[in-house]
Amino acid sequence: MITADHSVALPTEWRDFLALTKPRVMSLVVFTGLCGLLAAPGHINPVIGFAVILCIAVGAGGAAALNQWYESEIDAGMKRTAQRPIPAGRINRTNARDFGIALSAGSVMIMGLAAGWLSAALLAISIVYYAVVYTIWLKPRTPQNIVVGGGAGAFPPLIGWIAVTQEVTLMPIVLFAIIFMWTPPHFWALALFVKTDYAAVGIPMMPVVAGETSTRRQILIYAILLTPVALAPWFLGGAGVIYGISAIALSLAFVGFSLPVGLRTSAVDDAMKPEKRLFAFSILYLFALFGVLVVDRFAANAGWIA
Ligand code: HEM
Ligand SMILES: CC(C)=CCC/C(C)=C/CC/C(C)=C/COP(=O)(O)OP(=O)(O)O
Repeated sequence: MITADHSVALPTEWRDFLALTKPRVMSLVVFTGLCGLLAAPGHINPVIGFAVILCIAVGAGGAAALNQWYESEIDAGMKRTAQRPIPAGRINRTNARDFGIALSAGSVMIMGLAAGWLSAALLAISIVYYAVVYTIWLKPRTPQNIVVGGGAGAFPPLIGWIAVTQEVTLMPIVLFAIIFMWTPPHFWALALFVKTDYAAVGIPMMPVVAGETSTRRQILIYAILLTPVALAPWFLGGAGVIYGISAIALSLAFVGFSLPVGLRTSAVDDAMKPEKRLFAFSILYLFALFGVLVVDRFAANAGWIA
């Protein structure tokens, strides 16, 4: 459909199915997968490379749909999520479940045929990790849910890298570890300002269970620990000086944004500005860190740097 302002609008139902895939969150998931693929040593046919990234996007979207199928009642009870397609009554649960299964199964099959069954197995593991291990098992049970469950979101660069190299080496594991260490400050910054939402529906997120002060300290600890992990590609020789200097600057800024959050016992103001700033910066941080890894590799391949 062409609208009055000449933009192309999707039919409402399509838009709701698209919303089930959590496209904004998954944009960063897909970006890190793409960076893993582009930074890996070796060559991949561009058509196969495109299929790999599409499969990561579709698989992550399928897992997100399954997450919302399972959590529709919880989502209905939280202000932030009440308008999602299922709780708002725009998509019925069975359709959402079937959509999630179709995307998940389809993406794993196509990944296997296009890029090999090692990448497909890793994609399948990450989908099950998010939709089952995190959503069904960990999230309603333990405040460590996102520490352990965050592993699901750490797979995409590993998948992208291994689609090129077909083997598990140290560098893709380091990329996994970066996202693993990044997830707690990313999510707990947000959890601090939506704490009442999670408490209302009985989800044991860290600020609800351990309290604000403990969560703040843990945010700071993870942000500090993330720094050497983010620098590891440089120390290990998997990335050069462009990456190294950028990683130092970005990680110092990340710790800088974490300090006003982590050193307090309660919010500095009702608007939770430092927490919101840290959450926003966490997203910029990961985009920039993975982006610069690719720039660094391209510069090295082009012979601009050693
Ligand atoms: C268990 C781990 C994680 C949890 C619990 C979590 C949770 C959240 C939540 C609740 C939001 C708010 C947006 C919304 O309502 O959907 C959000 C935003 C976001 N997350 Fe995460 N996240 C996790 C891991 C990740 C990972 C691994 C990535 C990417 C690599 C990521 C990327 C993003 C992005 C880009 C946004 C901003 C979306 C927007 O602008 O609306 N998250 N996250
Ligand atoms: C390839 C693949 C399968 C990647 C999965 C990537 C992944 C695990 C991303 C996690 C990001 C995410 C949407 C968390 C939301 O948590 P939530 O669902 O608890 O948030 P909510 O409170 O908004 O429902």
